[in-house]
Amino acid sequence: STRNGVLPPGPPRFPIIGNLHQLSNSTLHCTLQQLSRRYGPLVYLQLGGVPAVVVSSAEMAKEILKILDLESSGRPFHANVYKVTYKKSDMVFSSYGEYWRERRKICIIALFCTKSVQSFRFIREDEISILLKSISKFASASNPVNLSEMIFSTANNIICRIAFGKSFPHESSEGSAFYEMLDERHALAGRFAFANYFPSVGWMLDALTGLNAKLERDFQRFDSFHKQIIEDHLDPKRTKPEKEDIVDTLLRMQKDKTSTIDFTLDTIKAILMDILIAGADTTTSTLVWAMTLLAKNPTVMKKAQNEVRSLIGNKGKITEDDLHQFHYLKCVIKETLRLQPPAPLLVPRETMQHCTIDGYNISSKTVVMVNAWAIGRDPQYWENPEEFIPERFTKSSIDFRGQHFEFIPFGSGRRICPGMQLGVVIVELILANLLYSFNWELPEGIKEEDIDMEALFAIIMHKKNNLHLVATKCNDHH
Ligand code: HEM
Repeated sequence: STRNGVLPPGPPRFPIIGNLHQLSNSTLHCTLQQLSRRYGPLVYLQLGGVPAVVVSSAEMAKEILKILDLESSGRPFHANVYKVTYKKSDMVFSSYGEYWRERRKICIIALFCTKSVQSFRFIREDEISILLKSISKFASASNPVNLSEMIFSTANNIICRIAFGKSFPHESSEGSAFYEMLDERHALAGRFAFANYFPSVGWMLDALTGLNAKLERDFQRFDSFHKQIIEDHLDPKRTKPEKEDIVDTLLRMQKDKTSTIDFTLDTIKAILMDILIAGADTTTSTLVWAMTLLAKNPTVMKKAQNEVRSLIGNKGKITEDDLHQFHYLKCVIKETLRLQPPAPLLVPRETMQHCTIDGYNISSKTVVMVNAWAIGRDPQYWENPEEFIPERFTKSSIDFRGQHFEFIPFGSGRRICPGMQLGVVIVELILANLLYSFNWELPEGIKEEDIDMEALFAIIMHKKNNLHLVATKCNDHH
């Protein structure tokens, strides 16, 4: 190509720090969108000592995630998760290769394949009944419900029961330690780490700021949490539940030597940690944004409620058999994932060898960030992109399975989210039930436009402020 040897365009760089000063951590996806407006769909950034490119168009995303999928299937070093993943012994942050392939295969059998997803159905339906009961209590007292908290608990209960065979209710002492551990992990995921950008000396600075000590404590907490769970499962006196949980499955696979690779207890702990964080945070984020957008758009809320209510009538509750009929609800979820993808920059990738994109030179070990959030709001592909209009999906064949690069909330290619099916069924079932069972109103004195959309980004993008809505029981069918 005529551009041979040239780096992609990007903002001017300072010595040593390069472009680091331009990155605000809490809204990185917005900052990067602005850079792409100025410099184009492929932007080069020098992040301290680490080269990075930002991809912000469907065409470039296809180039990276499809044509150069293999070359860019690595994951960069990430100090914030390095310890807690037992030095990348997990799946999300694992380097590409035989180890990753084996872990992914094991998890697909244990959790992600259709058969396994279905086998945990009773847990989801059970936890949703509990959620609806607790909302009912608020509804009869007309107190606003903290939906962010309620949804997060339900998502965690579902994932924990699937993974560990038990949940950690907020009210218990075990539960408060559990949520404290998760809060600390969230805070640490978003912390600036010098080691990410200055591979040789950064860790010294992180020691000085106290970050390393915090990461060590976080690691110790997760380690003893998982150690206890594994010990409980290995106890011969434990009464086995009817349905094997993921810990049981992984321990069995380890014993049977199902896997050809080294599969230690640390690998199991790292995988459990992935499932917990990747499973509960993404589904919570999607559901909270969906309810926020619906509360801000009451006509859409009404239409989605009419759909579920007219199809379910007075059956009392929605089960997973009902979900396939809710076409409009599915569009609401797609539209939420377009505007507020839980992982707005996917999970960063890293090139494993030198490659050329659009004639530009990309060296080995370059971090690749795909701005799925910006692509989902690009007027080149979407009409009125900033507006919440689920109807745009009703007559369109665009879906999120990684083939339509203007809409990639689950990523695409080798590293595409393996939890898509599980995540979608959790989101659909909870949202359908919330809309079926209750009418949702704004707390007194609050107007639609007062509900803020402020986001907090740290790989996962949560709504920053909790969403409070008033639930009233829908009397049509109770
Ligand atoms: C709405 C729900 C979800 C969304 C939007 C989502 C999104 C994503 C994205 C964007 C990636 C990175 C893909 C890439 O690098 O190209 C990913 C990876 C991953 N997700 Fe999800 N996810 C969701 C639910 C789940 C659930 C429920 C689980 C597990 C219980 C899960 C487990 C994982 C794992 C293990 C990976 C790493 C795959 C790998 O690196 O090979 N996800 N997810």
